[in-house]
Amino acid sequence: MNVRGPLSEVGEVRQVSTRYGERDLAELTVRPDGGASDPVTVTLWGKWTHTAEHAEPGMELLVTDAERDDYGDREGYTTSKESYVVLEPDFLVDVTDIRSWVQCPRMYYLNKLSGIPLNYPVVKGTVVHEVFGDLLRGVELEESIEDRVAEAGLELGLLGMEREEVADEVRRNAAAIEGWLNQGTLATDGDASAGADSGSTGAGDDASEDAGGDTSEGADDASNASLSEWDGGPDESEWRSEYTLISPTFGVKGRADALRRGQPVELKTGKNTNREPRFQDKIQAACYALLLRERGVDADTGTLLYTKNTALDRGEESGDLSPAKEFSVGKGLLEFVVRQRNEIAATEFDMSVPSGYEADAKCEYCFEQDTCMVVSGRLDQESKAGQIGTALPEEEREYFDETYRALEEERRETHAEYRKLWEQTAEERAADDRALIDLEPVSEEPLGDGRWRLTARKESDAVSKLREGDVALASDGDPASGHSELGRIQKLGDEVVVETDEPVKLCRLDVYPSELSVSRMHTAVHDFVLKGDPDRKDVLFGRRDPAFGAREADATPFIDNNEAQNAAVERAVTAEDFALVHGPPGTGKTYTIARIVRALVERGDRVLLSAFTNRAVDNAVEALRAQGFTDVLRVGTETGVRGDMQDIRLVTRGDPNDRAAKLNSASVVAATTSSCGSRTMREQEFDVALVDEASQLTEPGTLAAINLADRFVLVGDHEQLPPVVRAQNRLRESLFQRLIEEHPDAGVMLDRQYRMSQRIQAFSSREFYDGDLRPATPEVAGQTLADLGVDTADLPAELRDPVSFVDPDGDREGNANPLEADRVAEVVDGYVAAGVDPEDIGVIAPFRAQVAEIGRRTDVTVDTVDRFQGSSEEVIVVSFVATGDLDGPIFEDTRRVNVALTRAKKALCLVGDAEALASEPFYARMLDWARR
Ligand SMILES: Nc1ncnc2c1ncn2[C@@H]1O[C@H](COP(=O)(O)OP(=O)(O)OP(=O)(O)O)[C@@H](O)[C@H]1O
Repeated sequence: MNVRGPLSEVGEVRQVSTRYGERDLAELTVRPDGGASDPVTVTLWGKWTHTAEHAEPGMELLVTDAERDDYGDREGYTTSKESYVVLEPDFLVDVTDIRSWVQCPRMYYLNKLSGIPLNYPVVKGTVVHEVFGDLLRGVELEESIEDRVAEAGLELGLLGMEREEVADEVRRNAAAIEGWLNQGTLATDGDASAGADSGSTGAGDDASEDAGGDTSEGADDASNASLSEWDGGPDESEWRSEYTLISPTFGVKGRADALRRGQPVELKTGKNTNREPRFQDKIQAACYALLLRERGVDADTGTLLYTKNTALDRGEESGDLSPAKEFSVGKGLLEFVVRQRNEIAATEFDMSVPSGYEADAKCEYCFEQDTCMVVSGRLDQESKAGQIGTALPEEEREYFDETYRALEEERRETHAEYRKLWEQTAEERAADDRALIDLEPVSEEPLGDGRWRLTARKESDAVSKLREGDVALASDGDPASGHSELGRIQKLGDEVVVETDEPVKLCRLDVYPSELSVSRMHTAVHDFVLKGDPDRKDVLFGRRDPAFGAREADATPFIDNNEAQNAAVERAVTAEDFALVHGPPGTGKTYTIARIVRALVERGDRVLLSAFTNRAVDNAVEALRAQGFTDVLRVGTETGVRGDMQDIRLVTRGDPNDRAAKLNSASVVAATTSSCGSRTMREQEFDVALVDEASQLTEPGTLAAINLADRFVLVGDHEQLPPVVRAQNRLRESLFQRLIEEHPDAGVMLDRQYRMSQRIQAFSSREFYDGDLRPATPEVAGQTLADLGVDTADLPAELRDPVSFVDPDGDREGNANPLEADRVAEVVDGYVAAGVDPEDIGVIAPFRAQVAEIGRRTDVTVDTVDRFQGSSEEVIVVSFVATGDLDGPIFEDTRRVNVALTRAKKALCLVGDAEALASEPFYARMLDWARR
């Protein structure tokens, strides 16, 4: 049986005499069932005591296949031969992290803090991996090389590489893969039967000892078996490329390069002339074997394919030049893998910046040596490699530590999202908007390039968070233990289309959580605090005030019909550090941004134009175009960038020099803040970074963009949507908000709005902007539905005022209110019957369930507030859902209500339960205003 629960006590490791000789044991006290049951003693034997040494009270412990071990009056358990001991199983460690940890624990966290920079070995490695996948999918070698090298065009160009030299090198690497595939098995039989070589590290000795004898025997068996069964030529059905695996039991996740007959195969673009695979590579393959075993696949052999081996000349190099090295995966090795994983989980338990320690590694051969020394120097950590630079001042160190913790808390929330894949039933996940279930598979068609196009039919009103262009998990119905594939959603209507590497029956589509954003935030913080410009840090750490230059008094204004906008452009252009533009709804933020960008470029600055969402980036570019400025390069994916902006999109594929020149020479580059954290963008430098929607970005999210520039301008409104984060911590406050509170003088508030009638804007202006927000012109103030040709007399009586309130008498059921939905549909019909174009009406509801409920009753646009941010409609209807009281948040935060109410230009109708709304002062005031 499995024993699992939080640890309340962890005993010391001690030796006892048994009939097998002296053995180590440690006694731990666990409270099963999440701490709800009586404590039990769990005895960990032998090498599992290693995990006991890393365990602490409060950590979660799982012992699989534990045996009852009652003694005295205490209930107890003990590890058995089959047992695994897992610390903090909910913490999902990535396989590549286990690999680097085994190589050197400092490597693990250096990668985590500083990210993987753009360098040739990494890019080449990616290309070779892609070619490998193509070959497995039956693509012809030369075709694949040409295609994949072209695909990496931009990165190669930025590295100064020529297409042909890369193609040649990839070709040499691919020869190893192809030769091996054609041969169908190991280069020479019996290769893997040799015993452990001398190359293993200190840490490795532990495992070689563990895996002991069966390394050689097992591998021998495996290679013989494959030789005798092999009938010549690769059988594609025995292969599959890129396999995503998550293990709920061991707390490990990863993506195997390939499986051959169910056995993991890992590709390494380096050389290895030893007979045995490198130890850390073995660990990686063993991790996948562990994950496969959990899925019931008897993975007992790992294969490492060292593609550089065939490129080496026998004269030059001595040793074993065969590229493929097989080894047997015994229980001892798997246990070792789990113990290493436990070390990582234990280190990360308190979410403090880990210091790591060097394994028995040779620092002078390490690629990370420079980073290692710098990080050690800045964080004042001991390092065998040495330290460079001075330690961070205390406040910076504190900031670094606190942000690290906040990001790790966010990571835990992401892990909780992964867990829902197996903890929630299909129905629960669907109700949570995280999956589309009960899809009816229609077809699986091969695309020319070896990939697959899956099509299914969807019940028309099923909703979810999934959107076209997202990467999602397509599965046969069970994403955790059934067959699932990661793929990109091409179409999401009544017909669902997903493209994947391998075919799968498309019965269910799940949101697939990603840690990418957490990883990029870590790197942004690292780049800012550890590597950032000291002058920038003086300002952001409050050691000096931001400075501004002056413009000549008689200079022509940038904008002549709006003083605040003009002041904002001036502030941005004269800023020596940063400027802030506070733009309430409809105040011409986008218009002002375009003017700022133009003014900066005219002055000779190179500008990064960024925003949280693709939509805002596209809108800003559109505004620039409207002002006659077209010299913009849009960086983003084909699905992310709007159709009419594709002509200025940076195509990353193509000739390296050409691609790099295009990016390097652009005077305005427009990209989301998330792409600013990409390998290629991290290499770019700008004079000014202008970030829109800055109030929706976490501080590290903003840093990703502003790290790339000498100065920055943030545009946002902290009275609208806050940053989207799962954890309740400092990430919820944007850098925009912090700076506008610390340095109000660095900001300008745009106070004239071009959107809403006077009557509609009144509440928002009073509640959120101290009454300072006003209509920009009398026309804006006095607009009504009559301007659209609607005769107010044709409207139902309750909708005649530009702001109206309707109480439908429904009941909240979960996150929906069907009766209220009926009433919302009637209200919409009322406007339409009076002559309002349905295209001009938008409905906003707080929950997706209510959005779906209303969507079934009307054809106009219905969505949540978040989806409406940045847009507006002539008529807005808001559904509040809640009845009786306001227990359980509706719009969570009054700032969301601000966004909802300020989407309307000429008419606004609030639909909700008056009694519930009146129970809270804010909503009560809203009600008074609406019912006036
Ligand atoms: N100075 C100006 N003179 C004339 N029209 C303007 C001016 N500034 C903004 N506008 C107009 O006002 C409208 C709203 O401007 P814009 O789209 O820039 O607003 P925004 O603040 O970005 O809106 P949101 O709240 O959605 O972010 C646009 O039609 C724009 O052309």
